[in-house]
Amino acid sequence: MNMPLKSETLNANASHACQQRQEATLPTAAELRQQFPAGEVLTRAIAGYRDQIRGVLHGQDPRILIVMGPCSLHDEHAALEYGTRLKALADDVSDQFLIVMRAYLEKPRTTVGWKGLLYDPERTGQGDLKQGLERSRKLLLELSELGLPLATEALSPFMMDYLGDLVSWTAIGARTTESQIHREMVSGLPMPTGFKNGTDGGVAVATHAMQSASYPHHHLGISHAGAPVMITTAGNPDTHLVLRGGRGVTNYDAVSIAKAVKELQKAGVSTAVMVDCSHDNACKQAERQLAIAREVVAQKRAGNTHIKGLMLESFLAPGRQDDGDNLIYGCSITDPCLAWDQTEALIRSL
Ligand SMILES: O=C[C@H](O)[C@H](O)COP(=O)(O)O
Ligand SMILES: C=C(OP(=O)(O)O)C(=O)O
Repeated sequence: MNMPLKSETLNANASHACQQRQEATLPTAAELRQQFPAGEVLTRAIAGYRDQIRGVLHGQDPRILIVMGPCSLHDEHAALEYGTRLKALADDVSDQFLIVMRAYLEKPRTTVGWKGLLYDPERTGQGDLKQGLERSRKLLLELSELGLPLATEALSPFMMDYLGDLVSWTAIGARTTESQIHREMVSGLPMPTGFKNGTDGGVAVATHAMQSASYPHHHLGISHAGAPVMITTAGNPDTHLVLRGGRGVTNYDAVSIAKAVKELQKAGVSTAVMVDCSHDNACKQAERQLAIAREVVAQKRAGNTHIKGLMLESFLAPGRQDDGDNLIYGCSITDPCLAWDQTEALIRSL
C-alpha cells in the first residue's frame, strides 16, 4: 500500500476540517406536531395505553406485556401491513397479552450503518432528517390510528420532542443505558421505559439508570418552539429492566433472572423484568426467539411474578437481508426477524 506523504495528509485533514460540520435547518417540534397533529381522541387513547402498561409493570394487571415488531421500519407500506395484522392478533389475545408494536425509527449501530427511517428515509447514505421526521411522524400516526400502542427506542435526546406524544413505551438501548443524557431524558418522559442491560451483559448499568431516571434532573435541551432551554424533570417512576443477553451469553434462564432481580432489589428499584428474546439472547438467530419466549412464559406461569413482559423481533418475511435493489417485501434490513406466520403461531400457542 502507498502511504500518503505527510504534506498530503495535512492537506487532506485541512480540507476535511473545512467541511467537518454542515447545518440544515429543521422544523421545530411544535411545527412538526402542528403539521401532523395527534388529535384529542388519539391522545386520550395513548394515555390509556400508557396506563395499561403501567398496570402490567406494577402488578395490577396480570397480563403479559409483549413489545413486538420489526427490528427497524424502512418501508411504510410493509409497516402498516404488519400493524394491521398485529392489531387483529392483539385483539384476539387481549385477555392474556398486552401487545405493543415496535415502531423503531432510530437504530444504534455498533460502528456505522443505516441509522433508521428518521435519519435517512431514502437510505442514500446522505441523510435527510427533514423528510425523515415528516415520514416518521406520519407513519406513527397511521399506525396509532390502527388502534395499536407503539414502542420505540429513544436514541436522539431530541426525537421525543417530535414524536414522543405518539409513543406508549420506550426503550433505552444496550449501547446508551449508561449515558447520563439518556437517563436525564427518561426522567422527563411521560411513559414507561425499559432500560436494556449493557452489551457486555451487565445489569448494573440498567439498575443505575433506573435509579438516576427516577430522580428529578436539570439539563440542557431545546424547547418545542426551538429555543435552547434548561429542562427540569420530575423523575420517571415507571422504568424497568430489559434482559437482552450480552457478548454471546444469554440471560433469560431462571437463574439469570433471579440474579438480576436480586440486583434490582439491592438497588431499591422496580423488580419488573422484560425479557428481550432477540439480540444476544437469540445470538441473532431469529428462530431461537420461539423457544426463549416459551421458556420465559413458562417461568412466569410457574410463579415468577417479576417477569412482566417479552420483546420479540418479528416482521412479515423471515430473517434479514442486506439493503440494496430488489429488496424482499417485509423483510428486515437490520437484525433478523421472525416471519409473520411464526409470530402468529407463537402468540396463539402461548
Ligand atoms: O437491533 C439492532 C442492532 O442489533 C443494533 O442496532 C446494532 O446493530 P449493528 O451491530 O448491526 O450495527
Ligand atoms: C438495538 C436494539 O437492542 P439492543 O439495544 O438490545 O441492542 C433493538 O432493540 O433494536
